[in-house]
Amino acid sequence: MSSPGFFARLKLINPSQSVAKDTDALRIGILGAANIAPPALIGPAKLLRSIIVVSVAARDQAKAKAYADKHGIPNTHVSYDALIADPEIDCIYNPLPNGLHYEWTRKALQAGKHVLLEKPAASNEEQAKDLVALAQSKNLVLLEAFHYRFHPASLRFRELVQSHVAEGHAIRKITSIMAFPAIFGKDDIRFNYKLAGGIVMDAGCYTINSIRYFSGLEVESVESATPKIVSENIDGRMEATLKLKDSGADARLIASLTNPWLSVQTYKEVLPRVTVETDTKVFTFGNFLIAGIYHYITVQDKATGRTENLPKQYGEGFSTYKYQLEAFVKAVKSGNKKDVINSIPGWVPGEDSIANMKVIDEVYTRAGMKLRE
Ligand SMILES: NC(=O)C1=CN([C@@H]2O[C@H](COP(=O)(O)OP(=O)(O)OC[C@H]3O[C@@H](n4cnc5c(N)ncnc54)[C@H](OP(=O)(O)O)[C@@H]3O)[C@@H](O)[C@H]2O)C=CC1
Ligand SMILES: O=C1OC[C@@H](O)[C@H](O)[C@H]1O
Repeated sequence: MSSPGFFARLKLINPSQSVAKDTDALRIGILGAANIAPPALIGPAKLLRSIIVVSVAARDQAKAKAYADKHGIPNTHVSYDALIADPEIDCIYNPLPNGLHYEWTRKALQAGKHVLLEKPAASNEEQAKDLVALAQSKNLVLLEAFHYRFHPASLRFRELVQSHVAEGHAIRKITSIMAFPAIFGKDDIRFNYKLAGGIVMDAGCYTINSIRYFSGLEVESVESATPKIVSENIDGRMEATLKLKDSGADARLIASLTNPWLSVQTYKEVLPRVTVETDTKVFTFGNFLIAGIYHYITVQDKATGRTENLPKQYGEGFSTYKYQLEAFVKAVKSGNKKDVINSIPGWVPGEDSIANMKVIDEVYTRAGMKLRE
């Protein structure tokens, strides 16, 4: 079966029509009229029979109503607390600013709701540990939304790298780049320390996660961290080098939301990508972040210099977010069963969220910056 073309794939991010819903479909509510919710949840939910977006709460109810009307959400709640307290709601999607992830996810878990939580999981490692422990103690699903991991192209890339490693080729170097120009204004949540902003929290959390996910290795130490400070305690760009455990492998990350427009640097860095180098090969995954729209995977043979461009893996043309939502629904429907969850390719276990936050904290510490609170 051939995959849908580029424009069909774009349309699948947020289709205009919804499929019919199962009578036992999960009922999910959104905290905040966030910009990310249409591509990350509302659109994908239209493609699945097993989940309905039933409500949104915003700090201003008129805003919630306008958002609900625009996106075909049947209900609104007067506050985040009211949404969480609603016994008709099974799951909460938390796309609030980073600094509110901990507080509201904690409240949702306390109220017995499963949570799909935007990245990064919390403001720091300590908070992530607390959330993971709480979810475990209540037998609830808590998924940090590293959507890129669930796409068939990501799974293929990981499998390529890992099977090469299993043949005895150790990873020497892995680089992850997610560096954009100033697409958000300086008042954006991403540049607000009180809301746990900063580039390592934003694009940086993906670079760290992708280094750990594709290499299958944990971080031993942060060797260097060079920030571009844009305001007090806020990094607009970060370059860091890491040492990976049990391998001696080096890792490098570049994260930015402040690259100059129209510069060579911007051109070189604008497509998020991961490169993994072993003794014999160099594997590259271009646009790993939103592979459903466009991506490439190449394998270079270091001895001959020959580069093979592998077939693209668009599957049925769905977005990374749709595969993520399917995984979340499966986990919740299983009753948070460990054997089911462990069998979901790309799943982000609680320990993974904690480990990622730990590296974020360590990058900030190495850069001489304050941890987020
Ligand atoms: N997975 C992905 O691909 C992406 C994930 N994200 C993550 O999603 C989260 C939200 O990002 P994004 O949708 O771009 O953000 P937005 O600014 O669009 O939305 C954040 C929401 O937070 C609410 N909010 C509550 N308190 C505050 C406050 N003090 N200041 C500002 N907003 C507040 C607002 O809700 P209200 O309507 O109640 O006013 C607002 O709608 C972040 O954690 C980010 O990292 C972002 C982009 C992509
Ligand atoms: O996917 C993303 O791309 C842009 C970022 O600023 C955003 O927060 C991130 O999640």
